[in-house]
Amino acid sequence: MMALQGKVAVVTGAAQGLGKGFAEILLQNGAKVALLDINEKAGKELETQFNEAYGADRTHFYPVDVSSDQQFKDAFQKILSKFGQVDIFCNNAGIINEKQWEKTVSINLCGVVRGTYLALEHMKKENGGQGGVIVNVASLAGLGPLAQTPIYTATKFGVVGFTRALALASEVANYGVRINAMCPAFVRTPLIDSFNSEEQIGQFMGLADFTRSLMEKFPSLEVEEVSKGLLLLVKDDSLNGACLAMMRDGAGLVSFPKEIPKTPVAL
Ligand SMILES: NC(=O)c1ccc[n+]([C@@H]2O[C@H](COP(=O)([O-])OP(=O)(O)OC[C@H]3O[C@@H](n4cnc5c(N)ncnc54)[C@H](O)[C@@H]3O)[C@@H](O)[C@H]2O)c1
Ligand SMILES: CCCCC/C=C\C=C\[C@H](O)C/C=C\C/C=C\CCCC(=O)O
Repeated sequence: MMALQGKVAVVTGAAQGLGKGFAEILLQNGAKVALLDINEKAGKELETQFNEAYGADRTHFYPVDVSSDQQFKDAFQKILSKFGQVDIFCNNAGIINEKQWEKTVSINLCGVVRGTYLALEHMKKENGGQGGVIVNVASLAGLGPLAQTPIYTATKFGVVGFTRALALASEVANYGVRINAMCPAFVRTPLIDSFNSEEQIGQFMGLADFTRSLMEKFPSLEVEEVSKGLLLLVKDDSLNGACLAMMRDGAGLVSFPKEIPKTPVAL
């Protein structure tokens, strides 16, 4: 089990919702945490709140839009200057916007790739790094489709595929870095109101009742429950390439078939 005392963590999309919960559970377990978010006001307020609650200089906020390569790189350098190292990197920032779908891809999938590659370059043993762990936040919609959000679904499938492929690369090439994904069902955060928003859902607004029935099948989780899942993926040294599915009736590591299950067809 990885002990978090003295470790340095980075969490993107940390100003509210799941990211805030992830940052807090890492602080409670002894890590220092760099908070990254596009929302400067909420991020700075959270930095003050966390430093009061967990000790001066345990947290620092960095304004970053994860769709910007430059902002991400600059912040990473500043984090290294302040904290000296990065051991844990959680790519959590994400949005739902089916109308501005290229923006959604740039944040939800490209943002995860940007964060992961920055962290990997620093952590990789072949570069003189000390190893570490990366956790990418996907969704249950990264394992099965959410009809109202085809683009969101595509980005989350992308996050799961990227995480699994890179975890395998890490194992084969011995990077010394573990890379895991989280796939929670609906969680009670501000994001959950998206299905009522024409601005975000556009042409798929008419499917809101379908989403509501899915929400009855998968009742909402609380941020605190999902945060325990993050801690598991960070601490358990045996987990690499793991996808943790989380639902109200329980959490579990997803098994992927070694062979593609298929029904034969005549061609
Ligand atoms: N809430 C859910 O039901 C749920 C379920 C499964 C997975 N997720 C995933 O969890 C992650 C967090 O979602 P949440 O529910 O906490 O959402 P949220 O909207 O409550 O919080 C998202 C945070 O990300 C920040 N953010 C948005 N765009 C950004 C950008 N370009 N750069 C940096 N920060 C940015 C926001 O300012 C906000 O603080 C997302 O990846 C989401 O897809 C959420
Ligand atoms: C516009 C609809 C969005 C409303 C909900 C808001 C945010 C939720 C985001 C989550 O990432 C979605 C989580 C779970 C999706 C649930 C089921 C997907 C299907 C899974 C399956 O069939 O196995």
